[in-house]
Amino acid sequence: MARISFPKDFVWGTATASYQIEGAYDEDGRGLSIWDTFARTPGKVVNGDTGDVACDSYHRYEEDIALLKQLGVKSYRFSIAWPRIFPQGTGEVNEKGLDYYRRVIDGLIAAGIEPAVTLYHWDLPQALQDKGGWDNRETIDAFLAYAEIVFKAFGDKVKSWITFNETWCVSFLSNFIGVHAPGHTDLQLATNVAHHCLVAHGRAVQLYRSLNLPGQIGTTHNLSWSEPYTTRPEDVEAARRSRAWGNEWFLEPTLKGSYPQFMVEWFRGKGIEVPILEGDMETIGQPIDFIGVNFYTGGYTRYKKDSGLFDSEDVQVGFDQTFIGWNVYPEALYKVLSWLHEEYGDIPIYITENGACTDDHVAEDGGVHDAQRVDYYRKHFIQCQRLIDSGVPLKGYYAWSLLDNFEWAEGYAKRFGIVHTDYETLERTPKDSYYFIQKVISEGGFDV
Ligand SMILES: OC[C@H]1NNC[C@@H](O)[C@@H]1O
Repeated sequence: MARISFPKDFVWGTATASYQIEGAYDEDGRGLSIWDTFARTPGKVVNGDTGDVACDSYHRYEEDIALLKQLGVKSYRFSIAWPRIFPQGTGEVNEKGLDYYRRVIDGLIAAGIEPAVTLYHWDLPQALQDKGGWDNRETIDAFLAYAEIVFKAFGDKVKSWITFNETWCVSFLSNFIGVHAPGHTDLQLATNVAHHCLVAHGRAVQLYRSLNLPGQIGTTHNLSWSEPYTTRPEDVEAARRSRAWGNEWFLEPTLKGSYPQFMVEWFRGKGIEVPILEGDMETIGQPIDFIGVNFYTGGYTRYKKDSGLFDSEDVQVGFDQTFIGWNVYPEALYKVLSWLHEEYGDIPIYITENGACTDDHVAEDGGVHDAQRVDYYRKHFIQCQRLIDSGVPLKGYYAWSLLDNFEWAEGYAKRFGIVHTDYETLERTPKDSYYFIQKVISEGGFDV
């Protein structure tokens, strides 16, 4: 029997996001976000679901904190909704919005749980989108004004800040592939959005440093792992391009202050240019205290002429898949974080999201027996220990998600929570995966 064990100071947590759990979309002065608009657009979200109510965490946050305390986590990652702070994106601050997050932060600290705050987890104020959104460089200044208000309001109590969640999703998934808000399908626009979000990240880091606050700041990118299906050079290169779109395109500017040249050339060949202004790359490459990595899946990619953006296609080989159709490939977590460490050095890494979508329901005995999710976590925890043992500076792990919640274009049809949410009664029911993680945390590991 082998033992998987974690350092005593390893930070265990869970993660959520404002639009996905809060509800109260029009309460206490909250302004509309692009997701309120997008979810109301027919055909964009499964079953026409919206975040109007979600998990009602705006009113039930104390229940959530009690679940976190019982779980035994050291930290809770959640996001602040910009439209609660600036309903119109800029201008007058909504004090009731600040009051809500003050209640959440104070409640977490009283429960002995460190708040880790994401500034931007996709709910851009609609009023800013009406002026071009992230394609408009002026949105960067609006973001800085928002960041300054929340840094000053909570910077003495919140010691971990994440500027953006998954800039690839904010830019390419939402403005080129188009399945997330605001739903554009324009590659140059998406490239502009990606760049402006990266500049906004760097400016927020500079602002945070200037305020001399007692905490750490980083950002979170969603990394995946596309491996070449064969050793043929064309497959190797196709997989490299596919991987780089999500990985190097964001990590290299953030951690080295430059875009990966081979990808700049590839996009230039398609008539796409990055709207870099003087000083942008130095701003983006501001030193940060940690890098957050969201990881879910990986797979194989091969060359296919004139297919997609990168003359590539994914190859569906014999992976088990979760209910959302993503491969279960735990070793890819080891591979991608080992690569990140080799490529970018000893920057501390937090897995800021990892988890599985399974088709859950409350059983006759009142429990939720999500065996596939328990198995997913078990296998990914084993990779976390491999990483730590191999010298990768993996400092913590946040399970996505605490609660079943609004899964964007999939609405409530897809569940990632370790706690089941009944969307009629809003009752929370811990799943078997919750009790598995609770045990791992309390015992510092598990036997395999
Ligand atoms: O798809 C699962 C999660 N992925 N990362 C961003 C989160 O908001 C999603 O719910």
